Amino acid sequence: MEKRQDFPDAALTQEKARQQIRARHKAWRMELPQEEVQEKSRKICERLAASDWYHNSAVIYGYYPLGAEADCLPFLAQALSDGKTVALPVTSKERLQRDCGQVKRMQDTHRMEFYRIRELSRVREGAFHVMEPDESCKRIGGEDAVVLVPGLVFDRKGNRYGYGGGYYDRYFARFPKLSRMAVAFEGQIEEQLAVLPTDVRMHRIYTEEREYRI
Ligand SMILES: Nc1nc2c(c(=O)[nH]1)N(C=O)[C@@H](CNc1ccc(C(=O)N[C@@H](CCC(=O)O)C(=O)O)cc1)CN2
Ligand SMILES: Nc1ncnc2c1ncn2[C@@H]1O[C@H](COP(=O)(O)OP(=O)(O)OP(=O)(O)O)[C@@H](O)[C@H]1O
Repeated sequence: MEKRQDFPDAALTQEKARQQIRARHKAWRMELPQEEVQEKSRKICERLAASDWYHNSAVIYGYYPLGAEADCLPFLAQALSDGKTVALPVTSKERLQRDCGQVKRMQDTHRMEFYRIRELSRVREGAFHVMEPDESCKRIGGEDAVVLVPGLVFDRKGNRYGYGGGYYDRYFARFPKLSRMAVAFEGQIEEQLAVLPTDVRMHRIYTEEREYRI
């Protein structure tokens, strides 16, 4: 009898711990001065461009930074000028329903798709106040690509907590062969995070100080 109650309690405790860690990291990031965000981001962009995979990667899925997330836009601009295909995520429900059809499976309720963008100015505000590729941009996906992954906190094993929507975990479950490159500030790295069975690990983490190979 007691054993049965163990499980939901443990799950609840873990969920609370996740929420606390998320809250602490959101607060930490909000305190970062804008100049520090830009300086650290510049170093991260340089590291990404100097990485062993950059030269051989034709397709890069980035993200449009939100709040005090590491700003990867200078790197994406370089990728575009180097002739690479660049894409950004869309989570706006109406857009995805129009482009991909009605939601059929549970998995589709937190759906994310990537849209190719030819100039970084072709964006408009979408879901969660994130800038998304505008109507001139077409959906792509599933091919060989490197994905730059934003997040609130990561650990040295490549585990990640985002905003809690499960968008990236679901996307990586659909396309497990994509290269998963986390982009974060050093202050977003924790020693160890408790994970859910659905959490997908990163292959590398890029910070202003170093590259973590998992
Ligand atoms: N830059 C970026 N783009 C992204 C994500 C992300 O984490 N970062 N996503 C990852 O899944 C998807 C969008 N999902 C999101 C889900 C929830 C919130 C959210 O709760 N945001 C906070 C405020 C954020 C801030 O200003 O710092 C909020 O609305 O309270 C944001 C994005 C796709 N695009
Ligand atoms: N492949 C999946 N199929 C079904 N549910 C999933 C899948 N991946 C994640 N989830 C569920 O989504 C919810 C949110 O997941 P989680 O807390 O890991 O989000 P996150 O990684 O912080 O969010 P995001 O990727 O949007 O930044 C959890 O309840 C999780 O079980």
